[in-house]
Amino acid sequence: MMARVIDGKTHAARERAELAQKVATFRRVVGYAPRLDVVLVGDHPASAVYVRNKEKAREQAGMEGRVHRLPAETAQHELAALVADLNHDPNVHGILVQLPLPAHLDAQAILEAIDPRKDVDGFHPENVGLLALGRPRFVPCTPLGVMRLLKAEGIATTGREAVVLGRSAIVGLPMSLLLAARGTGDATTTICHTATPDPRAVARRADLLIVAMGRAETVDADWIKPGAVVIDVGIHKRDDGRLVGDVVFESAARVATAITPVPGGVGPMTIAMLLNNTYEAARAALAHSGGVGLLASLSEEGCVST
Ligand SMILES: NC(=O)C1=CN([C@@H]2O[C@H](COP(=O)(O)OP(=O)(O)OC[C@H]3O[C@@H](n4cnc5c(N)ncnc54)[C@H](OP(=O)(O)O)[C@@H]3O)[C@@H](O)[C@H]2O)C=CC1
Ligand SMILES: Nc1nc(=O)c2c([nH]1)NC[C@@H]1CN(c3ccc(C(=O)N[C@@H](CCC(=O)O)C(=O)O)cc3)C=[N+]21
Ligand SMILES: [Mg+2]
Repeated sequence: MMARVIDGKTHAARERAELAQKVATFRRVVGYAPRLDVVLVGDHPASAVYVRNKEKAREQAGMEGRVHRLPAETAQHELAALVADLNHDPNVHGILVQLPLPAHLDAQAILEAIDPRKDVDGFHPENVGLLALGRPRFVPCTPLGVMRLLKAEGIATTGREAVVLGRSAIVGLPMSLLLAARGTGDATTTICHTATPDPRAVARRADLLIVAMGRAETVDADWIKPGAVVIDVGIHKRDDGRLVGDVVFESAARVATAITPVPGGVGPMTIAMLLNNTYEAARAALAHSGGVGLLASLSEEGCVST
């Protein structure tokens, strides 16, 4: 039996269509649209592709935004000055500084300089802390997209064994927090990393295996308990130009019950969640600036938080 292939592209398109409706209502009622500004430093080839995808999706959702393209040799203080400008611009609701940054820049310092109420990536320590405490504000887009995908597919996590391969701040760590969180994942959650002696043996315990190691086509059928659900977060361009994940898809699909493909799995959901977070940032900014009446009108028109 071959695994069911989870169609992230279709789920993401549905998410974005629902969001476009809410954005249209927001624009009509409030008089402007949510705005996401993206900062791209240098010319990392994959980043250029992702930023273009984000732009397309943002425009389709009817949202405002700019891409700020800075040369690779931009100095720390120049980047920090741009972030400060965006922090202070009331028309900007969401800020995303595309990673990785060139090596001479201190990425952590830049992420900490972003106003946490505009941090739609959810990477600021304040937002990480809120998530860890079970009081999430902005949740990192990739793990949030995975949770949405599981929900949309009717895949339950409560009381099940989840294993996350990877502990990065972008994917593995927030993914683990969500899976373990009371009322959210409620899964028994294990994290593997490079100090795990035998990650394959741990992975084989999983009912739900989330793979975010950044190692192309590494996880094959031997890592998977028969009947498990496999979510492949990895994305790599092979020498022949094909996009692949961290999972050997054909092999894994023979033992899993459900699996995400690359491309067309987690990636499109990441972008949809980024736009959702930006909408929520604009809504929260409105509430913060005393637009209570406008918020009530939005709610009456069905624009409730998701
Ligand atoms: N589809 C999407 O939307 C997104 C996809 N990605 C992709 O997901 C992948 C992971 O990204 P990211 O988290 O940023 O990557 P990182 O390289 O930052 O983190 C990789 C993690 O995997 C762990 N790891 C590496 N090798 C092994 C191994 N053999 N066994 C166990 N653990 C291992 C590392 O451990 P240690 O901590 O010990 O180093 C680290 O925690 C990449 O391919 C990336 O391109 C990323 C973001 C979004
Ligand atoms: N500040 C910041 N926030 C991020 O969220 C962030 C980042 N930096 N740096 C890089 C990673 C990676 N990431 C992806 C987003 C979309 C796809 C995506 O759209 N993937 C499509 C196809 C991509 C393609 O055609 O190459 C798919 O999987 O089907 C992939 C990866 C966000 N990241
Ligand atoms: Mg990365």
